[in-house]
Amino acid sequence: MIEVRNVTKIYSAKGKEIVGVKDVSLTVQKGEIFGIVGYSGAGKSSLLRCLNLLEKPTSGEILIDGVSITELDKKSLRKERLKIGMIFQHFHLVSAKTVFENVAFALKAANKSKDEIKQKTIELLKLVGLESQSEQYPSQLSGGQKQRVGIARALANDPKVLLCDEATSALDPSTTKSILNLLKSINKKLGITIVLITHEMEVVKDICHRMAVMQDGEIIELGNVYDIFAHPKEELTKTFIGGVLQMNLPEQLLAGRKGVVIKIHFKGAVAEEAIVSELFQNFNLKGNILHGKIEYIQETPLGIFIMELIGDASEIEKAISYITAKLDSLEVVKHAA
Ligand SMILES: Nc1ncnc2c1ncn2[C@@H]1O[C@H](COP(=O)(O)OP(=O)(O)OP(=O)(O)O)[C@@H](O)[C@H]1O
Repeated sequence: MIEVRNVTKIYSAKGKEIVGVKDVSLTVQKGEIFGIVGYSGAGKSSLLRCLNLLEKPTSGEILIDGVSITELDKKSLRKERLKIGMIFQHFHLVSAKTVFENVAFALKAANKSKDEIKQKTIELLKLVGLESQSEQYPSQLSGGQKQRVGIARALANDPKVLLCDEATSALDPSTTKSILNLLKSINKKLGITIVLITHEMEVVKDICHRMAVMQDGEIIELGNVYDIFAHPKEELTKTFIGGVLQMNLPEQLLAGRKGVVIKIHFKGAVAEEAIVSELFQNFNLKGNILHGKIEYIQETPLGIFIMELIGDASEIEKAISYITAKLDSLEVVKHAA
């Protein structure tokens, strides 16, 4: 659906060159929700804005549905751009226009008849749950409602792709949830491909199928969201995930431990099995559970347990081999003192 081939974006500012995006290649599949996460300055906005040529890449190619948009003349690009909707952190609504007019305006730009515009605008406002606010002005709306208008407007020309630029960063947690649910249902109902950028891993965890982590203009990790949460490879990814799953114990809790402290991840259905109790039945060990939780990522459970195993070194070793054979992720956090 979207193919990014070796895209680099270099800005020139005050005679200096600043690299926004550095040789990025990725493919976003049709119908998926793809998240790009990274700290401020990582290059997320630059990359997202290259996808609809709001920023022209310095080099590289972008294909949408097989069409190389980096090659198009202005007129063809305008037509192709209708396939790509975009929503923004600060909504970008026209304050002098009503909710209805803000959405209808996007349709006028596509040369539709008056009746078509009216019918389509009502349909879009229904889709985002704002039918009864159609005559209000942006200043009379909450942040979440403003973003709903932004979403309706972005969907006006039946785009195949929706780009979301920090779409929930200005919203409180419960409004964020409701907007994410709306994006999820739009993705399911309309089959629209969504690419979102965010600095909040929680957003990626909640709605994305696949994700990329950006740092210094480059993609440093890319894959299925569940797999990355279960086995992050890069330190930065681990930091992002740690902030959401709280998987690390405070040092002072570890300091006084006499046994071996292990951290295990249970993936999928295994997360629901009673592995921990099996462990104490099968081995002559005592143990303390220091931390445990099950997170659901894309409705699939991911269990995280941190335990202290106390007993003979050989028995602990056997227990660790037993768990390793059953699960694919075990980390020894601290050996016996
Ligand atoms: N118009 C511009 N002119 C010059 N430099 C720019 C411009 N836009 C972005 N940059 C620089 O490019 C780099 C990447 O910025 P970008 O905004 O893409 O990152 P980001 O990950 O989206 O961060 P943020 O969330 O803060 O926007 C930064 O060093 C930034 O200063």
